[in-house]
Amino acid sequence: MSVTVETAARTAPAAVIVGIDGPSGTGKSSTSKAVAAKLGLRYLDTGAQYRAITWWMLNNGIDVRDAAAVADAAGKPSLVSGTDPAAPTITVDGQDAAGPIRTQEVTAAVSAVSAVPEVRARLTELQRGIAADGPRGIVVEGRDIGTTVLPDADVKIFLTASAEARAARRSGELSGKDRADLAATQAALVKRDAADSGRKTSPLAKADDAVEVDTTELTLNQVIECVVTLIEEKRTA
Ligand SMILES: Nc1ncnc2c1ncn2[C@@H]1O[C@H](COP(=O)(O)OP(=O)(O)OP(=O)(O)O)[C@@H](O)[C@H]1O
Ligand SMILES: Nc1ccn([C@@H]2O[C@H](COP(=O)(O)O)[C@@H](O)[C@H]2O)c(=O)n1
Repeated sequence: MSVTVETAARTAPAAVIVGIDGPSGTGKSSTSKAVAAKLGLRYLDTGAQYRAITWWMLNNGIDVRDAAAVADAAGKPSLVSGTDPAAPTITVDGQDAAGPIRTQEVTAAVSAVSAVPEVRARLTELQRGIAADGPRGIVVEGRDIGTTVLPDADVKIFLTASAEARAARRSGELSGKDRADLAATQAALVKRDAADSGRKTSPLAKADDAVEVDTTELTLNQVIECVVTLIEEKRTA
């Protein structure tokens, strides 16, 4: 019996930790979910957590431009992320926040909230706990996963794409009046990236040991295959 247990322990694939970073609209969420589902890994959307804490601040009358007020409130909301790639979830104080965190109001405010060190410290600790809590490994996507949250990740990917391609992808998700407003979509993306790259604490950045994948000319399936191959290579190395 003990021989069987030892054999199983030796042959079980080690949990793999994957960090996927990049600017807005490069395909992090779509790629990360699909890769996690294909490889039987968990999935964590850290952007959803920053959006969720921003939503809570807005709902509770906190001025998101007042960094001291945001810092004081950073520990108050209870955030829970579900990590099934087929159905990721996010709740704030027990309330489903998946829909409300995607509004324009939250998108416009999130960079100010995510620049506050106390917010980042809280969410980084939460993210590390989730990544460590499970046998199967995980794909974690965000802006600072490779540099700060999981610097020892087994595989680090940094997705990029031209601003034009990213705006076109985002506009494809919209309809009616919004769809026509490609230039405004692009300007908003570029503005958010500049704020995320320019903050002092764990800015959006490529880790030195991350593999950069320019997705401008790639289909989503090509990007998914590319990332799966990089992970499989690492697993068999
Ligand atoms: N390689 C690709 N080719 C065409 N469309 C793509 C590609 N990758 C992603 N998309 C589409 O672009 C849109 C944005 O993708 P996604 O939400 O995955 O990006 P993201 O990097 O997670 O963005 P954000 O950081 O703003 O959350 C989605 O509609 C997605 O289907
Ligand atoms: N690791 C991360 C992830 C996200 N952010 C901030 O959240 C915003 C929303 O992220 P999306 O991926 O949902 O677009 C993003 O613009 C950042 O301000 C972060 O700081 N760190």
